[in-house]
Amino acid sequence: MATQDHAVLARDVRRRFGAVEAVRGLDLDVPYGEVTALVGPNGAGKTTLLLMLATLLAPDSGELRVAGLDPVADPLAVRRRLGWMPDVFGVYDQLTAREYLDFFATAYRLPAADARTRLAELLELVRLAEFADQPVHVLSRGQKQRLAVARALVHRPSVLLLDEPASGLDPRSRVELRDLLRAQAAEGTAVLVSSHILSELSEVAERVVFVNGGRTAGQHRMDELDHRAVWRVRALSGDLPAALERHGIEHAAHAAGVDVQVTSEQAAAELLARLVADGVQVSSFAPTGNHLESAYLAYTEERR
Ligand SMILES: Nc1ncnc2c1ncn2[C@@H]1O[C@H](COP(=O)(O)OP(=O)(O)OP(=O)(O)O)[C@@H](O)[C@H]1O
Repeated sequence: MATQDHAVLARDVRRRFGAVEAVRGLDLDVPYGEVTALVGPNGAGKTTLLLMLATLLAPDSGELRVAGLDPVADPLAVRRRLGWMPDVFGVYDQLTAREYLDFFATAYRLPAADARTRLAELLELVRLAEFADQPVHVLSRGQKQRLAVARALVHRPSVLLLDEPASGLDPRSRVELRDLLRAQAAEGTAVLVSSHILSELSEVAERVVFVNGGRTAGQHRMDELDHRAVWRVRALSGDLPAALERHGIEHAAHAAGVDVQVTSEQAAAELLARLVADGVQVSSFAPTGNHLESAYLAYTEERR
């Protein structure tokens, strides 16, 4: 059942384009006050899903709710509660940054006095105050992306959808975007963000939804993914495999070290203490890559 508790809810949603079944039975739950990452390979159906949530594309079947409302039956009410940042950012190049935001404030029917303060607040928030009266075409890609975020926030939406917002951003701009999204979530907004930049997502998102072949492959809290972590151990002395063997720890040795599966950071810390107590000269002990990346690869394995 759809409830107000779910900022976004999808149940068995389907959408085809001619012969292509872009979305074929997708489920999704997005709570308020958190950042949820939508992750999947190219063509998985992420943009199609986001377009349906943003009221821009109708599903063939299934149930969708945004802020408790049906985007098909009640698109205008959904749009009032929804901030949308598409992957392709069309700007009206001749407008200044302030005029651009003002255009959207008017479209969302913000009263003039409120719009003035809101625009100043947003330009400050996305660090574009000094560019407020510059035409949009002089802005860099990162600045345009930030303007797009400001545009999505003009009407103080309770649900924010962003399609690949970090693409083309330099590392500093990505960190700023991450902080901005976290701040929105901290204020109670539901943030759903699709991205391929997994290392960024694992720092910004509390939850992850894996999509593959138009279906939901898994929905997890990020801290649950830690349980799947593989840690790599390197030791100066040669008794590491024997020590792991003694403690009944499954392991795989290769040139870069010995990989062990641990269930939590706590378990990793305990294993390290035992190895050191056993006299193993551990020179490095760390999770391999990114746990989101490992989970992503596992969920999308069937495609390879
Ligand atoms: N308007 C359309 N007409 C025909 N096919 C489409 C259309 N939109 C999407 N598709 C197809 O639907 C599938 C899902 O596409 P979608 O853009 O939703 O994937 P995605 O997960 O967002 O991919 P990416 O990460 O590459 O952006 C793809 O096979 C795509 O070619």
